[in-house]
Amino acid sequence: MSLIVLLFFQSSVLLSFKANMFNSIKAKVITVFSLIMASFTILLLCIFYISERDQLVNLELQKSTEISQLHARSLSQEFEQYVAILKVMKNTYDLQQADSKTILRALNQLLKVGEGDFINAAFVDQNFNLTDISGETRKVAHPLFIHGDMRDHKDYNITVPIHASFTNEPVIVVSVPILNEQKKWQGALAVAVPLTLISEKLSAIKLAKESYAWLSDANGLIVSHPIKEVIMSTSLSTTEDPDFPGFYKIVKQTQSNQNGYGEYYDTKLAEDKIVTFSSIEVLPKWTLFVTTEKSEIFSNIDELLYRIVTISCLLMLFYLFVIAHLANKIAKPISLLTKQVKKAINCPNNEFKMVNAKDEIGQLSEAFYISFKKINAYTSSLEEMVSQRTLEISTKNTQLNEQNSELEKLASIDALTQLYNRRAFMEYVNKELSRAKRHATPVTLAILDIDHFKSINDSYGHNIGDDILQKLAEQLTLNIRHEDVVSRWGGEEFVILMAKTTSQQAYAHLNHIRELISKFDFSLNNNITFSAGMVDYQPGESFESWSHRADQALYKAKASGRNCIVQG
Ligand SMILES: Nc1nc2c(ncn2[C@@H]2O[C@H](COP(=O)(O)OP(=O)(O)OP(=O)(O)O)[C@@H](O)[C@H]2O)c(=O)[nH]1
Repeated sequence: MSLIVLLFFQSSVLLSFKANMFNSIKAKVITVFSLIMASFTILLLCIFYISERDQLVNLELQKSTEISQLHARSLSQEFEQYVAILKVMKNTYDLQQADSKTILRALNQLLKVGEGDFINAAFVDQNFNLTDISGETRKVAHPLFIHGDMRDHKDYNITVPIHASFTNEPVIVVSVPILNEQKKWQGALAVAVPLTLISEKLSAIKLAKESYAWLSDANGLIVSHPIKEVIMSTSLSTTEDPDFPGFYKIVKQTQSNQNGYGEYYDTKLAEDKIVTFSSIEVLPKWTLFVTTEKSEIFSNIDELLYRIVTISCLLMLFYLFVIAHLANKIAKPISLLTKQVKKAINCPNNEFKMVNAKDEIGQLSEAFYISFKKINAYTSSLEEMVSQRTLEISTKNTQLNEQNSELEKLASIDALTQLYNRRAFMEYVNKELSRAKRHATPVTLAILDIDHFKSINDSYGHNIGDDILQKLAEQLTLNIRHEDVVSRWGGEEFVILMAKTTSQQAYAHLNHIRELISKFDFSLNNNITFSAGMVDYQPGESFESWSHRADQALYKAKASGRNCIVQG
């Protein structure tokens, strides 16, 4: 039973393992402590049970043996009483003179049994004539109880079981001899005790509910037994009987010991039996046996076991309750602390609430409180710093973007004339050329050069020269078409790219500009003119070749007197 309880606990633990119940301290504490306490309780109670059981077994067997002994003595006393009564009767009456019927009636009264009862008194004369209480006389056919030594020298005699002369039922005869003054045998006074009467008395002897007592005589013959068939018909054997294995050992014990006990197995009833035995003093070598079912003798032990198991279970339940309570006490503040920490992490604005505990959990909670406070302070200063830095970065970015666009502008715009510089112009040319190739549209390139600009510089100064360059750039920008691009090519040279324009169309337009410039008031004494060379783009040619051709055209324009445009 204890083993079952232990197995139950262990299987619960294994299931708990399987079901991942060990994720909480509470479950761990409960399981570990329950196991320890259960094992400890079971171990203690097992030790207690083993030591108590042996003691209890010995006590039970001792008690059973003593009870058998007591009954054997009681039986002896009963027979001694018969002898004493017979002796009193013998001494009270003059047996040779008195009427035998009167004596026998008196004797029966003393024996406290009436006429026709089991115990019968009888008178035997020296001629072996036996007279019973009814007055009937008959010759004793087998005068066993008045033979030999028993007749002359013993003051009483108890026979082995014999069949009564009158009733023919098995009896034991208790007799005292009647002697004359010369100590010669004159007869005997006897009582016949039926074996059925002894059996009846023995039936009162019970060690347990199912136990029964029985007797064997000096020859090992069963003379009293609850089963009538075995009386006077069965003898005890000192060899192994397959029906009752182990019984012969008890029989052997009876030959050397006055009292004792032993065990055997009743194959017919399929029961283990305990037999206690005790010899009866007055009936030499007669033995009183008491047979009991072993389970009955050990019922107290079983009761002890049940009590131990009940106590074990109650104790374990109690431990479980105490451990669960303790585990709850330990785990509750931890769970609370965990909840508070999670709350503080998820909602940093909420203040961390300390767990009200004076133990290590309380200290841990305080440490968390301080940590969160510092973290919160640090976080807000960090946030402030970050927003300040973000603002600074965004200002810097704006400045940088402005500077970048300025730089970009500087990189692509000529500082003096505010026209595209050569690099920016080249980007535009590449795009335009690829578009022109894709759509097979005409493109014209014109290179303009101010005439005699050196002499202007020389005459008016370099600043005036710059001013003229600026004004010319301004006029070119104003007069070219929206889709055309003008750029300062270098020094006093300008280029114009005219998309989707043939050289004829371009010529007309550029010539118009030339005329405008030649008439434009540059606030100088003389007018400013320019010469230009222009060429349309030949499919497949490089820019270098294209611009070279334009240069050649310009050269021709210069050569042909300036202030003119030459198509290459
Ligand atoms: N003021 C000013 N002069 C410049 C600038 N770039 C180039 N020049 C001048 O332009 C003049 C160009 O002279 P030349 O190449 O000899 O040509 P030109 O005098 O214009 O004569 P032709 O081109 O043959 O008509 C030089 O004196 C340069 O110093 C500039 O940015 N500003």
